Amino acid sequence: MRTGNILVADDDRAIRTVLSQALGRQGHTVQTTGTASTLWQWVNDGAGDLVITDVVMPDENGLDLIPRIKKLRPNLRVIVMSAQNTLLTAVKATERGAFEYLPKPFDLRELLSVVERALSEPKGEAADAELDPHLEEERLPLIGRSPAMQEIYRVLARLMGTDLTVMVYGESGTGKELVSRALHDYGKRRQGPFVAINMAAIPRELIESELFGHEKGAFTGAANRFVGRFEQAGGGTLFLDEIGDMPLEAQTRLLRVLQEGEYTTVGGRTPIKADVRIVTATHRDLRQMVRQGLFREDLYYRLNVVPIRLPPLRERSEDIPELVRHFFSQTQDEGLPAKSLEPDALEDLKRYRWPGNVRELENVVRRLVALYSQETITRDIVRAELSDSPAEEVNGVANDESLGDAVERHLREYFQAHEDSLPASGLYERILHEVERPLIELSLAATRGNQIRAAKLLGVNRNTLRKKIRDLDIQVIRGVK
Ligand SMILES: Nc1ncnc2c1ncn2[C@@H]1O[C@H](COP(=O)(O)OP(=O)(O)OP(=O)(O)O)[C@@H](O)[C@H]1O
Repeated sequence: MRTGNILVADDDRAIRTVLSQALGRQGHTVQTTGTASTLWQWVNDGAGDLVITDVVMPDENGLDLIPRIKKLRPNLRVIVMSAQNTLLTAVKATERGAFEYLPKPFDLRELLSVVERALSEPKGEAADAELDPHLEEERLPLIGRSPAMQEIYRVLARLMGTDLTVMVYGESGTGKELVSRALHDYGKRRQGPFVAINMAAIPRELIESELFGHEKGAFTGAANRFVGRFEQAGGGTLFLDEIGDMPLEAQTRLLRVLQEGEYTTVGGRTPIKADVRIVTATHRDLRQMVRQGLFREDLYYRLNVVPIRLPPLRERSEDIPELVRHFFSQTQDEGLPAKSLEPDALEDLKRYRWPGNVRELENVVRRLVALYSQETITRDIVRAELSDSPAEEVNGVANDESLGDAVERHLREYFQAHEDSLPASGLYERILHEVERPLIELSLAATRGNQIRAAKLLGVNRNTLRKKIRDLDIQVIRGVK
């Protein structure tokens, strides 16, 4: 392990102490300060092999210091820690040339491993930080500072300078399109177009011509040449929404385009170079679709280069107050009256399950603004509105569906997808495994990973359970519910 002299700037004395002790134990020498000016002085004097800095300090913002540090000492790496956990802070830190960005509170082990990387990874040519002057004034595109959202901001910031293919997962209404747009808007193709196409909304037989375009007369009804979405998105980002709904034939064609980097229009002969960054989104479990033969495995790996999972709103209910404020201020900008919520009304919103996620919350807020004249919305009003929300539906499937119905529905889709042919043999075992896996995983989760209790719950012998866990390659996480 490489050790070095580390400069730490944070106005919080407790953080300075913790870092000083932890880094000291690893053999580093540590200089700490509570101000940006002292940090700058040290850097100026040539001290330090690495900088760890906070963002908000009494005299100057740590982010503003980074370009100056980079200019003076391009090889001095800077790690930014911040309690201002927004997408903008993460993007700005990365854009200004920070080596890594860590939202506070941070995990000490993670910080130590970042320090280790910062000191040992070879230093390439330090790229000039390319500043986007619009970044300052812009409104935040993504709201929420829960740990889950902060992790997403961190990933987004890291992806900013790349053209990597990204797949965004998440239930309906969790913000998949918004995240895909942010990837484009803050990415290096931001000057190019962002073109979105929803696979579920286009008739199967038109998907290929919609994606790749068609020549005049290519098929009945093709009266003119049509420019496909790949061409429209040239130099920019192509967002393929609901990728799980793409028919198998179109999947094969898309895979070929991704492999070869070029495509032809329907009815055309001349290959056209594909110049798009692909971002896809789905609310389906694509891995399961691959296992079921409904999605091509090779395409899945091509598209799933960087997966981003957006958590459902019920797993980040701490974001709800900020989201509500955001939607209130949006409606106000549209000329509607200002509103606020009583604290216990907000508590009810935080406890609700939000099967339709942020979209459903946005709709509820809009209804509250439009339908009620009082400025302060009470708990009774919120309760009445929530009870009017449509029966709980997740991903369009009614919750009263029985297990048997669900299995039948999946099997019907499965057989239909194979049209005139039959699925591969061994269907009985495959289907039973599909059911066994969630049954065992959820039983283990319910017993916090205790295999004796899980075996009892399931009514099977302990050795049988152990064998199943091994055969199905299930990860047992103890103590997590
Ligand atoms: N973090 C967020 N901050 C602010 N608004 C959000 C956030 N997440 C989602 N929204 C809003 O919620 C609505 C739904 O978001 P979006 O369309 O991106 O979801 P989606 O996951 O793509 O949904 P679907 O799968 O149904 O297409 C949009 O109006 C979007 O602006």
